[in-house]
Amino acid sequence: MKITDIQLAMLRVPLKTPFKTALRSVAAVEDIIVTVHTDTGHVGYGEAAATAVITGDTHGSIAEAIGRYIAPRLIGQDIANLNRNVHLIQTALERNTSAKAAVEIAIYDLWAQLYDTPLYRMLGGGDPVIATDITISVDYIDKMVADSVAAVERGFESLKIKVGKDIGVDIERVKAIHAAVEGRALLRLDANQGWTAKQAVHAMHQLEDAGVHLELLEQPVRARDIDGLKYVADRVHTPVMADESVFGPAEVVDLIQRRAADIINIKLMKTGGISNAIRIADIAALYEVPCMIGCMIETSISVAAAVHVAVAKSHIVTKVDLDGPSLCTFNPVDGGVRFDESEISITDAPGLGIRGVRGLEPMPAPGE
Ligand SMILES: C[C@H](N)C(=O)N[C@H](CCC(=O)O)C(=O)O
Ligand SMILES: [Mg+2]
Repeated sequence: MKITDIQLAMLRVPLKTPFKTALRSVAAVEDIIVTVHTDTGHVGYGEAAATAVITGDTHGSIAEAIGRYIAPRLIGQDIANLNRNVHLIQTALERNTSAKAAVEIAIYDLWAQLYDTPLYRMLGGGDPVIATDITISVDYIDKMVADSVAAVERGFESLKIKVGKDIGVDIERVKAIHAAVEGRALLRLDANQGWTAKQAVHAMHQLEDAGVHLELLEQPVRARDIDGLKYVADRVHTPVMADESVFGPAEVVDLIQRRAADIINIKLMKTGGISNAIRIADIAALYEVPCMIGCMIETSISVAAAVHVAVAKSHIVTKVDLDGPSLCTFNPVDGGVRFDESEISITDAPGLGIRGVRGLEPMPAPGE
């Protein structure tokens, strides 16, 4: 099975409600979809999210990275040579992790299709049903409480509460949500870099002293502030999770050795795809540090790949934040992974199981 063509398209899917964090507000998925075509007629699917405030990736940079740097290296390559193809993608240019992720996902999809096997089995197997949390966007307290209660009524047993806007209001936000859903859902906080280290310790002590049990605190401080992350992790009982502070395996090793976080959030858009996500999970397993697998604002194309990784690495990926498809107004994918509110299940279809994607707007290759 040889690669004959790589095409890009834009996919727009409105969200059910605006997604709001300390870093940004967004009303729709606007992602670049990659299709990798082969001489056998098999097609592999990938997706790149342009989360400029986290990865630095934009629509323009993704199209340029794939069209000018990555795709020319892959045309003519044999899908059977997975490691070689991954190496060609990862060494095509620096950074540009979302572009690399999209192409890698499509290559892994085809590699598993070649062996007529679902991807998670090619990655080591596992139980093909997992449960995700759902994000509660940062907003007025009453709105966040209503959204949290509604999510619990939809069957979500874990809520990821966005904070990081205003420390005083954030504490009240969490207390109010805790009072409304106590005993019915676990609460995770994600400050998306919005606090200082001292503010984070203050907020967590206030919440811990008030009896608010939290499963974890995600990325309280600026991404580069590893000392700040460690300052918080050393002083609060709630486990601290690194998100924006860690992209690749080398950063994970550094973070773990410095004991700057208790949990690692793996996202394919940060790692540059599946190969480094697996590497990070294996490193974390070596040090017995649990991981979450998360997503950006993505549809059931790239999130499907994350689901396959989560299932195959469930011994160390113990937490799942793959709610992107649940936030969308519709699922543009035919086939693929099934997203049914909190329950996510993989079928027996080969690869990612994607038969087609509706609503793609073809994009010209850079330079055309
Ligand atoms: C969508 C997911 N639950 C989530 O919260 N991801 C964010 C970043 C998403 C974005 O801004 O696109 C996170 O974990 O920080
Ligand atoms: Mg996060």
